[in-house]
Amino acid sequence: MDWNPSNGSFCFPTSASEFSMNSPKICFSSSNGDDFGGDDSVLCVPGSKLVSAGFKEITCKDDCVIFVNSGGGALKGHTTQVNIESDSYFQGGDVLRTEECIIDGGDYASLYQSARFGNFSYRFKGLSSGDYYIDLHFAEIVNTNGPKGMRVFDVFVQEEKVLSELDIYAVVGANKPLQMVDARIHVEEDGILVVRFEEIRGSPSICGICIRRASTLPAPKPNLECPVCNNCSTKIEFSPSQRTTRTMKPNAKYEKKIQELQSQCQLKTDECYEAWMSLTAANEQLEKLRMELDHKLFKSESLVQAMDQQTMKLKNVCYSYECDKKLWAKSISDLEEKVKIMKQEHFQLSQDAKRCAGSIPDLNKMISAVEALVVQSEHFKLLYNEEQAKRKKLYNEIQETKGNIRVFCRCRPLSKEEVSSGCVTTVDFDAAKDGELGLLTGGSTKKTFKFDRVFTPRDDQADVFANASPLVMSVLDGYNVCIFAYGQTGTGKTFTMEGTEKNRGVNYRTLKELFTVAEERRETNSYNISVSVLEVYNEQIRDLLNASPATKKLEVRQAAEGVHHVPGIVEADVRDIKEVWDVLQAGSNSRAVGSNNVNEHSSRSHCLLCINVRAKNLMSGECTKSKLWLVDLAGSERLAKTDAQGERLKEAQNINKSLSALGDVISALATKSSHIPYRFETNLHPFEKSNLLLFFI
Ligand SMILES: Nc1ncnc2c1ncn2[C@@H]1O[C@H](COP(=O)(O)OP(=O)(O)OP(=O)(O)O)[C@@H](O)[C@H]1O
Repeated sequence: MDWNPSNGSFCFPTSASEFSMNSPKICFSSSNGDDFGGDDSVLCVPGSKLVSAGFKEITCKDDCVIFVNSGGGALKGHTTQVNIESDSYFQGGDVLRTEECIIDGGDYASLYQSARFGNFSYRFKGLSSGDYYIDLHFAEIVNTNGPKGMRVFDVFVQEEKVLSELDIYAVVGANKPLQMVDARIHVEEDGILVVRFEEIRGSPSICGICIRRASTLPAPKPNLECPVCNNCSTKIEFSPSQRTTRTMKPNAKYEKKIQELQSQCQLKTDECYEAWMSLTAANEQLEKLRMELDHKLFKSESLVQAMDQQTMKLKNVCYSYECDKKLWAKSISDLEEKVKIMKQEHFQLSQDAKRCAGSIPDLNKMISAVEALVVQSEHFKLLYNEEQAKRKKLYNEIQETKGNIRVFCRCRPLSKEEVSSGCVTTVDFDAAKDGELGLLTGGSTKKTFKFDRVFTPRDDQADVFANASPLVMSVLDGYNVCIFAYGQTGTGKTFTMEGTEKNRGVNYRTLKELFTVAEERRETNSYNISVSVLEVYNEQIRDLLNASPATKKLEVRQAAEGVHHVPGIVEADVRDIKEVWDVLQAGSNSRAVGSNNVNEHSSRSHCLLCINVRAKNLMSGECTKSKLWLVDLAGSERLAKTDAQGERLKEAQNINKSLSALGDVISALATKSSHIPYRFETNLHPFEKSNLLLFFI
């Protein structure tokens, strides 16, 4: 290691190998001459140096050509010898500034508080051709907390590398100046000098560039006469005075002295080398230790982080544990409460069980008694069914005894019109109670008629129905029943069968009675009741419950002897009397009505209400099917009396024809003829094998 008194710098080999290599000298220096341990391998130009101190005017006198403050403004020196220009000549890059104090910043500390960084270069023009020195000023003002290697770059001057892999922070740390001085370069005839920065890692940065004119003397050549270090072949420099002394012809005395000095120097050099080697080894050891320490630090930081995470997790677990604990505590207390209640219930149940166990003998007795009762009830049920069947049989026998065909006569009161026109009644009701009706003919002669019952004008609808209702029971027992209203026009057939809303007739009352009895027998029987309403008009059958007129002609079909049905007819299921009334109204409204000179609203058709009853005895399982026909016949007017013509005449003829056929059937039934002419040419034959009740009106 040599001391250079002209610029106060130390020159020494950067590695052990350089002690033996004949390589260019690479120098470090500090402004105060102190040695510092930076990495010198970055210097590429012989004679250039790294200086870990700020710029001092004394080092740059009248030879300065251009000095730019990169990223900053112009700076005035103390002695005004140096004029530092504001940032110019650059191409690209950005500006960096800091307010941080630059330690050991020299005469222009603010020079190092600004920098140009990024992708940039400097292009100086108009320089006269020749040799120059270039000084580059650096400071790490961004990467203040390390680590090394964040900003590494090369610097080229005239495309010749002057700095290789420079890491400012690695050399001097943050906010400290670093100079590369005395790089000798050449400017061609074009007068252009280019300084280029090339990134390796991070962005290059520069604080200032100083171009100084080099002396016209050629660059110092290696002095072949310089003594060479025996160990590393490094040439040893001498000061001019020393050189003068060296050139003098030494006399013998001095030669001896010189030899002694040289041997001492050699000894010192050897010592120096050994010291350097041990220093290098110590440095390597230190570096290893530092790396280990870094590694340990990194590990400890990782451990701290892991510990923090574990602590966090533990906290969460603790929190959820606390929540769960509360929840469980509540659940446990609830359960305890429930267990307490259950224990009480259990105790209660045990008590009950004990009592029950005590009453088991009584219970067994009761079970035996119940079983006996069940057997008895089965027996009674059997007896009841037998009795029921007998009762039904007897009841219907009574009805038959009364006559399978019963004829009642009802006389209506004279209407207001009849009274006002002077009409008087010619009927004698004296023997009405005995079923006899007397007709006064020719004033004195009295003709008597015998009926099953005669209803006088004073008898109301309820009286009439009272005689029909027993037959209703027969329908529910599975017998067919047929009730006709027969008589001349205007005599009260429709009134008797349909009645009015306030004074309802046989139809409505019969159905009401049916539902009442069915409800009374609910425990033992189930009934399904449906209703059809037909009209026979001019020998045509019309279904009065079918809103849309039938496309096919409806006809009476004989299913068996005395059993008839009309295929395709609507059978409306009715569940209560309200539904029945709606059905009856619908049928009544659809009926063909005309007027003749006897009755203003004369029914011009036979109206047949058929009630189908399907019964099931719930105890015996016996099922029956029966029908109740309620028929309001068309008026049997005498053609001459009604003065009918045209359509009316045809209607009347049809009505009379069918009534006459009906008369034949009734007559055959009454005389118990072997042949009953059910199949006749008219469509009026609803009374199958049934009890028959006629109202002659
Ligand atoms: N018992 C009665 N009490 C009071 N008014 C009655 C009675 N019977 C019938 N009438 C009345 O006599 C008139 C004719 O009765 P209804 O229309 O029932 O006769 P009809 O025999 O059905 O006639 P048609 O054969 O022409 O249809 C009606 O106004 C009716 O209210």
